Parts: sequence; C-alpha cells; structure tokens
Amino acid sequence: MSAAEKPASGRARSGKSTAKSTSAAKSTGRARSGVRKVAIVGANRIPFARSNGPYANASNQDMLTAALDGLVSRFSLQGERIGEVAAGAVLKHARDFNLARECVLGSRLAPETPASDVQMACGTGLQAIVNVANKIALGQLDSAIAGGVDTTSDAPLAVNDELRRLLVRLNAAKSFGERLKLLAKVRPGHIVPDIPRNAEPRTGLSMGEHASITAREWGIGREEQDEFAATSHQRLAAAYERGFFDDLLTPYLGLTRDQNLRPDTSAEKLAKLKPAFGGPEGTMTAGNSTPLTDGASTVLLVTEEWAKERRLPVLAYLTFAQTAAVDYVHGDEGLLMAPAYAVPRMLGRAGLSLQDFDFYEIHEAFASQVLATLKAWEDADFAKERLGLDAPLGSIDRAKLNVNGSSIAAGHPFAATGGRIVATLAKLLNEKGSGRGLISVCAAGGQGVTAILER
Ligand SMILES: CC(=O)SCCNC(=O)CCNC(=O)[C@H](O)C(C)(C)COP(=O)(O)OP(=O)(O)OC[C@H]1O[C@@H](n2cnc3c(N)ncnc32)[C@H](O)[C@@H]1OP(=O)(O)O
Repeated sequence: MSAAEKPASGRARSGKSTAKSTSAAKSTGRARSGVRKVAIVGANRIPFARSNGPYANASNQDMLTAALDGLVSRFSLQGERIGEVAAGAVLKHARDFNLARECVLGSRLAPETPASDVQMACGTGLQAIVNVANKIALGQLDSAIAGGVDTTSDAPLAVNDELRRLLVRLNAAKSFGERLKLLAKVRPGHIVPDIPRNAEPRTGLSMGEHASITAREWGIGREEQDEFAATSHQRLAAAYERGFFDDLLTPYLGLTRDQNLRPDTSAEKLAKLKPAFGGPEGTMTAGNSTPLTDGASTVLLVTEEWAKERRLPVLAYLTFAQTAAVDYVHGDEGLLMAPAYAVPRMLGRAGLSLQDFDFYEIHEAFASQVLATLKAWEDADFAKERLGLDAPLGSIDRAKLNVNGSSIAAGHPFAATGGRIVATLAKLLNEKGSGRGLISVCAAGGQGVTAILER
C-alpha cells in the first residue's frame, strides 16, 4: 500500500508518493498466480427514487457526490488519496465530460484522487467495478472506488443538429454583422429539442419493446412474470425489515429507502395492470418492468493488505468477470440476452457449473428478461446451437435468486445498479460466512457484464 493512500489527518495536499510507499509496494502480498486478490470491504448508495420524484432537482453530480461522501464517512476516507475512482452515467450532460472526476473534486476525498468515466449502458456500474478490480489484481492500484449514477429526471436535452451547428458558428463569429446573418437563419423548427429516448439507436425500439419480442420467442407468460415481480418486492421489503441495508445506504433528500418498493405487491394485484410493451396482447406491464429511476451507488475495492492495515473486514472477493455482446441488429438474438452467453464463458474459465453458487444476482430489467435467460440456460438447443455446448447449463435453485429483491422493486438508475448488486451480494456472502455468488447484468446495445464474488 502506498503511504499516500493511508488515512490522513487533514486533506493530503501533495499527492506525492514517498520512499516508504515504494518499498511497501514491493512487499505487497501476491497470490501464487501473480494476481492479487481483490477485496470488497464495503459500499454506499443513496436510496433509489422514482423518476421526477424527490430527486427531480438533483443532478448526476449531486447524487454521485452524495454516494461518494457517504462512503467517505463510513470508512473514514476524509482527505485520503484513493488509488482511482471509476464511475459513469448512461445519460450524461456535456458539462459532465469526466463526471467521476468532478464528483471526486466535490467530495471529501483528496483532490489528488484520479478518476475516470466508464460507459457500458446498464452494465456501467459493474464494468467500472471490474475495471478497477483488474488494476488491483495486477498491482496497479491498492484501493479504488467504483460507482455509477443516473437520472431520467435531469436527462440531457440537445438542440437539433442544425441549430447546434448554427450556435457553434455564432460563437466563433468575428463581427456583429456575421452574428446577425447567422441569427437570421434560426427557424421555429430549430427550437424542437432532441429528447433522449430509452430506445436502441439502431432499431428505434425501446428496451421494453425488445424484451417483449424475446418474451414471446421464449414463451414467457404473464403469470410467471407477475409472480416473479411480486417476489422481488416481498424480498426487498423483508430485507429492509431485517435492517440489511442499514450499513449500505445513506438517506438522501428525505428518502430512507427505495421509493419504488411496494411491500403489498402481489401477483393478483399485478395481474390487473394493462400491458406497457408488446401491444394489447403484451405480457409486460409497469409492475413487472423496472421503473424509470434516479440514484447513485459506490463500492470500495482494495487489496487484502489495505483492508488489514485499517482493520476493515473483507466482505467478499471479486474473482471472475466476463463481458459478452450479441448481434441483435443483423442476427436474431434478443437485445438483453448477452448474459446468457457471458455466464457460460465465465463458468468455463472458472471451472464451475451454474449450480455451484449459493446466490444468484440477476439484474431485473424486466421479469421476462430474467425468465428468458434462465430458460435459455435450461434449453438443449440453445446450448448446442448458440453456446456450442454438449449439454445445457441447467436450472438453478430459484430460492437462491435475488434473495433480497432486485431492480423491479428497488428501481434501476441505469449505471447505479451494478454497485447496488455487488454491495448486496458481498454482504450476503459475508453474512453466510463462506460461499459463492454469481452476478449477471444485461445492458442496452446487446451487451452483458457478469462476475463472480466469493468468500
Ligand atoms: C438493460 C436494462 O436494464 S433495460 C431496462 C431499462 N429501463 C427501462 O426500459 C424502463 C422501463 N420502464 C418504463 O419505461 C416505465 O416504467 C413504464 C412504461 C413501464 C411504466 O411507466 P408508467 O406508466 O409511468 O408507470 P406507473 O408508475 O405510472 O405505473 C403504471 C400503473 O401501474 C401501477 N403499478 C406499478 N407497479 C405496481 C405494483 N408493484 N403494484 C401495484 N400496482 C403497480 C401504478 O400504480 C400505476 O397505476 P395507475 O395507472 O392506476 O396509477
């Protein structure tokens, strides 16, 4: 561990490494393979809010800084130079060109903490975690914070292309006359803003519309989706009830728990909702889909030595990760099915089977997408034709899946979901004392990010 990364009584101003840090770096413990273990010691997030709700006037910077500062308080990181912060947002204003760095500068971390943005749609949060984990494993960092944030309340609106070009030229105009000439070209139609849609640029279809096609293809029925969604609410409510989130969450703008959570949700009540995607015969509703959400999350990842020196218990280790992408544009694979490919590839590297896990954390973009992924893993033709395997991965014990609820109940502020899931699983493994958990996150753009945590 570098001395400059040790807790400082005040803010660390110099950011310089010392001779001590060089010798300490040489002696850091390495696993036999030459790869260091990546420890998760804790996390912090703000409660997730429904879009245009209590966080309507909060920006990505406000929320991510609040999540970061909550982590700083929890682990006494005031004034500390952390090795690196990696974070991102799916919907980002141009002024936030390096959002992570702006949030570091706005937080109580040492301003000498480097930071960079990551973007992998809904996989952003988990990808940021994997990026810094890899640097820790390779000996490039001893401590890191990964995070994510998103707001659909404060989505960036763009002016249309023609007006934007005019305004850029106006800004560069050298004379008043030139400016007047350019201004005279503005037409009423230019005022119409370019509003970001929750849709795939290459197909024009929303995530929900894409998922509804996959649901039809895999024969995922309304009843099983509603049951799945109700379970998510019931389990999240039970987790809050037993205080599970007490050390994972900092209250923010009047919220002390995820606002979308409805403990009284039942499959019977959800059955009454009208379809939101897939036309009048569609099976996907507001109840069995994630809502549009605002929120932020952060996770602290370190070496075992860093944790030991501060007497911080390790919750779990991040041991494997894998990304995959599918061709939903020219091919016939579902937009959100990439984790169905990433997971078997990761299991192959890890020498594990799908059944070798105590917990499964599968991001619930939609109940139908989780159920289609599970069905794909059980399907012999999918195994043979798509995965090139002799046998299907098989089924999992559903009692081990999203045991504390997931995105349908908690909400899904796109880039913040990875941090919420890693925090939840690390704590579950810590409570159990030993075991292994699998994480799977689907993302827009036909991509998926998966990881394994162990303890
Ligand atoms: C990789 C990925 O993660 S892709 C996923 C990315 N995320 C998305 O695509 C977001 C998808 N979700 C959405 O677009 C929106 O939330 C929608 C379109 C599904 C629904 O939007 P809205 O219609 O505004 O939802 P709203 O909250 O008003 O709910 C609609 C109705 O369902 C009801 N409802 C919702 N959840 C529940 C519940 N758990 N129990 C009972 N009723 C419920 C609401 O009360 C409301 O009823 P009302 O019309 O009588 O007031």
